[in-house]
Amino acid sequence: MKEDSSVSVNQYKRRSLPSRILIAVSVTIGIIPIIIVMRMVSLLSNNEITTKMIIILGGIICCCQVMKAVFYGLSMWKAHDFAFSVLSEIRINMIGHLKKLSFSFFQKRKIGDLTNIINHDVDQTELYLAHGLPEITIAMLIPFVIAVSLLIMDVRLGLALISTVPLVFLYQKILNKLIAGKFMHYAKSTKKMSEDLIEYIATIPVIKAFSKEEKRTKKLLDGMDDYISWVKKMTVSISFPMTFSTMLMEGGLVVLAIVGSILLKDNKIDVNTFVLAIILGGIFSNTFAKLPIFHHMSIIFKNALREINSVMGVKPNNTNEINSNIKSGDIEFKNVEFSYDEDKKILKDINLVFKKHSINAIVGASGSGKTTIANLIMGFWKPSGGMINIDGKDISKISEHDLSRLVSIVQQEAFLFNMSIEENLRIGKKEATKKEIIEAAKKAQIHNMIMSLPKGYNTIVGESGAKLSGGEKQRLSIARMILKNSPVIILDEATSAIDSANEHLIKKALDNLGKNKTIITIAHHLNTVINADQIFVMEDGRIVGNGSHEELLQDSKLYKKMIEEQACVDNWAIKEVVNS
Ligand SMILES: Nc1ncnc2c1ncn2[C@@H]1O[C@H](COP(=O)(O)OP(=O)(O)OP(=O)(O)O)[C@@H](O)[C@H]1O
Repeated sequence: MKEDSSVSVNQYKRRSLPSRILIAVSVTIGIIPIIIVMRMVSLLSNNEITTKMIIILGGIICCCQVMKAVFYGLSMWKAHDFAFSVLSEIRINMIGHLKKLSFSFFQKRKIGDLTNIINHDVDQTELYLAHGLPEITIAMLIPFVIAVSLLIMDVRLGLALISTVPLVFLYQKILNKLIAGKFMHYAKSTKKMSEDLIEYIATIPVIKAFSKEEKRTKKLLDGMDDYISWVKKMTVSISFPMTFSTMLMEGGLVVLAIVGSILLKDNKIDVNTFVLAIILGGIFSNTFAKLPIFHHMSIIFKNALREINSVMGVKPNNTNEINSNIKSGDIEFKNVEFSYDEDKKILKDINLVFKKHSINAIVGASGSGKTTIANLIMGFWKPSGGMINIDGKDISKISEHDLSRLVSIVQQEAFLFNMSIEENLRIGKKEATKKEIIEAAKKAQIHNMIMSLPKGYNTIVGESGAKLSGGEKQRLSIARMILKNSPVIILDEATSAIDSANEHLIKKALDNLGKNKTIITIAHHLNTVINADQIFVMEDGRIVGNGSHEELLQDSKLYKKMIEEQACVDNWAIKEVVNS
């Protein structure tokens, strides 16, 4: 299986060959009328042309113009067709690739950064492939054809025209280095600005809630001001060297005019040759002078590809083969160590077994590592030491697909897509019938609430489930899990307070998850874990006790203390209700 999905400039240049050949034909045909017109002028001045010849030559010019336009049109069509298929190809491949990347990748890369690559950078490739590449072909080919024609016509005039070309290329090479550095800076600040904007929009509710809007808006606008003033400075520092470069490119025409005039004065060429050379030289310089602009486009294109490859070049996390024989069984942690980053160890020498079909709970202070254990079972992260086995098989050898079939998780923040309730539930089981969906919703204690909505199961939930309460979202995600029916279930209890009616419904929903399941609850409310077969007590990344509720009350001081604290909180909550 190919792991590196990077894209390369050459791969696209090769595929754009048909459109570049068509444009080359168009350009070559376009030169013919100029030569014919010059020949006609020469014949006219010598009185050697007949009306019939004028009509024939005029006809040839018309045909050439039509053919030039047809080939140009075909080339543009091919170039756009190719560019847009590349555009969607890159986006589809990127989305497919992103799906395979590990959770840690998404922790390191910001959403704004990835959105910017998929939208802006991929669009830049279209701009270059549909417009840049054909124009570059024209800007290279026309000067080349003209230089060769002039060299054949009169070698002295040809050499005069191309005399400044080596100088131009040398100067351009130096200039490119200068621009490339500045351009990298420009690309980075454009990217940062767009990331900041996306983050700003995404966090507006938080900003408003904490009355920080003025401060944050000012910070964002200051960032934009910095960017604009930097771009202005950059434009000035690049404009002058670019103007000089254009002057050098047009220098050939000046040399040609001087050499041509001397040769004309000494009667070494005739007036017609001189005029033709000047006209061709003008076209040569005009076209050649456009090269820096297109070169700039190619820098943007290469930069866009670099950004795309910063995603496509990342190796997928888990490329194991799908294996339909993978079975559920005991989940065993053997000397597991884990760090999110190198400085801090989060899990230290974890040894535990979640027995098949048992009900387990993990308790401990906030930050002790409970959710991290769930993340490792889900394969979101890999242990930095030790091993995790399911039914004796190392989970790093189990494919993502198989692991997701075995394990389901209901997270603290239940995520719902901005589509209908039915479609959200169907994510649990694609082929589920309406009856199965309703059955699952009933078990999850959410059916009545859905039916009370005017559009029932067809109600569109807002982005990230914004139109539903926290408890309703959790019950929907439990219904989704009931449909998925995987043998291992992880419940990351919501830390935030849920009203008692909702808590009661969620508890009932969880009781309906079904028998023969291995359940692991990451408990924030200790009264929900009392009936668990096994409770693991965590402290600072270690398991410091395990057993049933009664056993732990006897053996674990920490657990006893936590239970007492919970009782205090519950009493306090009851008093609050009574007093209100
Ligand atoms: N993505 C991450 N990157 C870096 N550190 C992280 C990340 N996620 C969690 N941590 C750190 O790892 C430690 C354990 O976090 P974890 O979420 O597992 O604790 P927890 O016991 O589930 O906490 P809570 O009860 O508050 O949910 C904490 O110190 C936390 O700051």
